[in-house]
Amino acid sequence: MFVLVNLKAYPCDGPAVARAVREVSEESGVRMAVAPQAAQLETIHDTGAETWAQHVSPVEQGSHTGSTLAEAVADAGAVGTLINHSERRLRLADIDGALSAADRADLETVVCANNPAQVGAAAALAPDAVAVEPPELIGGDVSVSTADPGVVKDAVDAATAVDEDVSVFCGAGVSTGSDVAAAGELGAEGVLLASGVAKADDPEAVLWDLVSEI
Ligand SMILES: O=C[C@H](O)COP(=O)(O)O
Repeated sequence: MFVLVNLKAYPCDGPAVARAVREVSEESGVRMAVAPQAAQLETIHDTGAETWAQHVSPVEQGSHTGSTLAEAVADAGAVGTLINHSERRLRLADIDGALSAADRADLETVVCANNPAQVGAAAALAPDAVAVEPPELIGGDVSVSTADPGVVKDAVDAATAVDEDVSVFCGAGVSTGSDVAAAGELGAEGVLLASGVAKADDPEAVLWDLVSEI
């Protein structure tokens, strides 16, 4: 199970969360990573936590002002990137372009999708993983693995039907160890979460709970 913590643009102490992620990951043996704001990638990488980008642009080096260049993200220490997050949607051709950019920079990729049909389409582009996240559950208190277990199972079936090598993650409302365990029982190989950690009074306690039933 891979626990990927997206800090989005929350006003949290990113380096403190990253240090806790590194510690919990090292002591539990569970793979965990942090996806901070692009401007904080190097700072987060310096904590020793596995660091991911929230987005890369579908561009090559050149005249692309305001872009998030995959090579720059990798130089800052990221080893992977989200693509097409629900809050950073891309057109199909741009998802494909962002995957090519990530591939050039040797970044692992997780393409986000709203539902199983989108998961199947995303899997056809051969990312490392696809994350299913029903938008209406994002930022809520109820985990996707509890509120809508069928969507996770259907996402696993949809991805497997297209490409068995594409892992399926799930996200939205995940904040406890039992949420993570339920996701695993449904076939997910990772969870993508944000508010449960970034808005917590004690992020480290939440991180320990997240890995408690793996
Ligand atoms: O990237 C994370 C997902 O959008 C889930 O966010 P959430 O854990 O706040 O529901």
